[in-house]
Parts: sequence; C-alpha cells; structure tokens
Amino acid sequence: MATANKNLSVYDKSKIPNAKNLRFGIVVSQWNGGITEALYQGAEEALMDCGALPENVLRWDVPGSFELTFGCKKMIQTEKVDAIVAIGSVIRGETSHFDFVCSATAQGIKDLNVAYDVPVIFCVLTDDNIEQSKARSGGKHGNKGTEAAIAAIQMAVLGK
Ligand SMILES: Nc1c(NC[C@H](O)[C@H](O)[C@H](O)CO)[nH]c(=O)[nH]c1=O
Ligand SMILES: CC(=O)[C@@H](O)COP(=O)(O)O
Repeated sequence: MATANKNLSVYDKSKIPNAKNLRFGIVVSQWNGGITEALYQGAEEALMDCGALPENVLRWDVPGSFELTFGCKKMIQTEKVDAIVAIGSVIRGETSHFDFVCSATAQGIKDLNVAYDVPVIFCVLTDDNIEQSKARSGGKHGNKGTEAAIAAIQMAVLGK
C-alpha cells in the first residue's frame, strides 16, 4: 500500500503495548533539519502518548543520513536501549548521490538489525522533492516519525 493510501500518524493505541518500562534511542540526521525535526517531534510525541517516560528517550544527532548507521551502532554499544528510531530526510538532487546515500543508509541500518539484538527502525524519508518530505513529516500523509515510534514499541516488546 502506498503512503498516499494511508495516514502515517494513525494508530490504535489499544493495540500498542505500554512503553513505560522501555528505553528508546532516537538518532537524528541534521540534513534537511526542518523535516527531521518534524519527524522527531512525531516520534517523541507518539512514544509519550504510549507511556514512555521523558527520561527514557535518548536523542543523539548526526550530520547526515549516511552517519545514522555509525550513530546507531555506537548507541547500541554504549547505551542500554530497547529500540532505536533512526531519523533522516534524503531529497533527490542533480546527481546520483541520492541513490548512494539512500542505499547505503538502508543497508547499514538493516545490517545493524542483523548484527545486534536492538531493533533499529528505518525512519528515513527518501523523496524526490521537499513537497513529498513535508507531506510525510506532519503533512497530508501524516508523520513517519509517529509510525516509526509505534514500530519501535512493538519491536522492543517482541525483542524481549
Ligand atoms: N544530500 C543529503 C545528505 N547528504 C549527506 C550524507 O548523508 C553524508 O552526511 C555525507 O555524504 C558525509 O558522509 N544527507 C541527508 O541526510 N539528506 C540529503 O538529502
Ligand atoms: C541526496 C543528496 O546527496 C543530494 O541532495 C545531493 O544533491 P546533488 O545530487 O545535487 O549534489
């Protein structure tokens, strides 16, 4: 189902485990900061709405989406977290760099899920233009950060 056919912010709270005893990491890329901050807000609000405590949500920032893999790895190695949300916004430019950044980031986060026992949620928008990014970070299609936070809760419980 394409994003256009669902709202990323909609979830049934009655079907989401309470997050009060869970600890979360959120690693945020600074590229396209207006978008990634909106994604972060969506994720943080959803975690709190589902019972997470403010002191149990740890935020780290990295320069760009390519650095999300390293940042999440270091968080897994040095912090006790039950799940991590990796937040980025990649917007296509003039060259093929977009393809390399998106592929490397997706593969890197996938590799972390294989190598470690901490679920890392892929909250990286890969858009052709800023309008698509805005629509998915609190716009007409909802907020992917919200969706990612719900996935983080579900995967944290599954992983225990
Ligand atoms: N163009 C975008 C980037 N590019 C930067 C890379 O992510 C990386 O920081 C750089 O190549 C140094 O290693 N990053 C994004 O997150 N979004 C973009 O649109
Ligand atoms: C995703 C990118 O790296 C891209 O925004 C960079 O822009 P350009 O391809 O025009 O250098």
